[in-house]
Amino acid sequence: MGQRPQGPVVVSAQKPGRRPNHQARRRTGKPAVPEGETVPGLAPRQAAARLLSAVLDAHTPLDALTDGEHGHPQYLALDGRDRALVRAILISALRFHRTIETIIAAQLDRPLPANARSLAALLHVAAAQILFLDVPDSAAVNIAVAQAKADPRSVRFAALVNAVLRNVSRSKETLLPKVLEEIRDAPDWMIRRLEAAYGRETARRILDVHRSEPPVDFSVKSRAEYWAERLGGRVLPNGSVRVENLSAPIPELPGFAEGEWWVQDAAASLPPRLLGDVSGLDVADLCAAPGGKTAALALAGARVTAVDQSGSRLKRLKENLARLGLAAEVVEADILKWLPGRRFDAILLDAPCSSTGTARRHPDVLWAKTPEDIAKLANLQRRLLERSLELVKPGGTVVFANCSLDREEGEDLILGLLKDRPDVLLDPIRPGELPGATHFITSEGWLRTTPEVREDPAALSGVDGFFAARLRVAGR
Ligand SMILES: C[S@@+](CC[C@H](N)C(=O)[O-])C[C@H]1O[C@@H](n2cnc3c(N)ncnc32)[C@H](O)[C@@H]1O
Repeated sequence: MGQRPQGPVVVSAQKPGRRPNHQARRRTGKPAVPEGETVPGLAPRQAAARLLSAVLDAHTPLDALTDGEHGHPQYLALDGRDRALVRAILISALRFHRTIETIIAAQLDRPLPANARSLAALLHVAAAQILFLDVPDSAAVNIAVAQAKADPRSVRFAALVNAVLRNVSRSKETLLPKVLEEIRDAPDWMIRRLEAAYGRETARRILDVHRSEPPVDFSVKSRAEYWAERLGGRVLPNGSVRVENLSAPIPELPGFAEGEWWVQDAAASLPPRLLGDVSGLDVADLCAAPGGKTAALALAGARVTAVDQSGSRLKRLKENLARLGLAAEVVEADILKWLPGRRFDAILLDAPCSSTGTARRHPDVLWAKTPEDIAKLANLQRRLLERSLELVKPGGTVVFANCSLDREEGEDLILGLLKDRPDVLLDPIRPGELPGATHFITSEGWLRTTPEVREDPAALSGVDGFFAARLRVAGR
């Protein structure tokens, strides 16, 4: 995987919309393309603009909006091909949000009115297609004009939409490379925090990687070399298999139906290993769904109790375990209220977080999260961690992990806990304990992974951002 921006995403080209019907507009004074009228390719663009606003303005996660069962009605009304197009548009629109915003702004004499949110979303969706997707520019422009005309809030801007997008198309070869070089695709507050945590250069490399399409990593039950060959990938230093370009959708790949592997970023495979040899141990996997870490613990021979408060996510956990032929006791409960009536030999707490470490896959997290969200999540993580420390047996280990790149949810949270709770001890992770991940173990003895690409083939690289620390309660 390179650090260059993602190349054009290939999606099936949509037919251009009808030419704008200016006659009709003049005669009736109504939009030339009334809402509901069919223009080929219009419905997915309308859905994409609506969902983009929901992410940016209502801070709704993209996965929730595009959930096949509970997603946004405008998305659910589309067929599979159009849904794929909407997702492709939104991934690019969010991954390159700042870049696109900057390029659109460069075509305008003055900023759009602050309340013209649907117009802004419409332009953004069209520019994402022009700049980053394999949709003919003329089709993207024509459909956007039709979209403006079909929306009473944007109809008076139809000519502007046309002019701006034609200029965006023209600027592709000149302005785009310059903006990609100068602009970081993240909100200012997040850039500042990444720079404070990792330094300017590393923060920049992290943000550059966020612009690229991530590979898919697999945790395999056994025979990593064999599965690497079958899946068209390679074995990573930690034993995961990495595939850069999938040959088929996940459920159609060899080994899926047989339960030989599960999809899990290589960094996410590390926290369960910090519990050491768990064979025969009574291990609680807290915040377990959809079960990637439960599977690793069960495969390593632990008697796992998997707890999560989300019934729908636990359904996926159960399906995953059944496919893999692995077993765990599954409990639907809020961990803060859960009373299991016993203590565990070891606990893994993979706490809910801002997920900024997964921004390559989920670029919406960069724009849907705020500093206030991070503070709230850190507060929840602290409470979940304190509860986990109550649920472990004397001398037992608690591994705290999450997929955030933010110190407030990782390093600072652990430092704060150790300061306030002298009875809690850090059990430092030793260099060499995790094959291929020694460079991710800090001098403090915790695990901090970041997504930059490294040249050293023996070093795990291009992984999600993760934090993990191993703790014990003293005197218990
Ligand atoms: C990062 S995800 C867990 C991923 C999972 N460990 C894996 O490897 O597949 C966080 C999970 O925490 C759960 N969660 C959040 N707050 C919780 C609470 N108070 N009690 C139980 N589960 C909670 C969410 O439902 C979500 O499934």
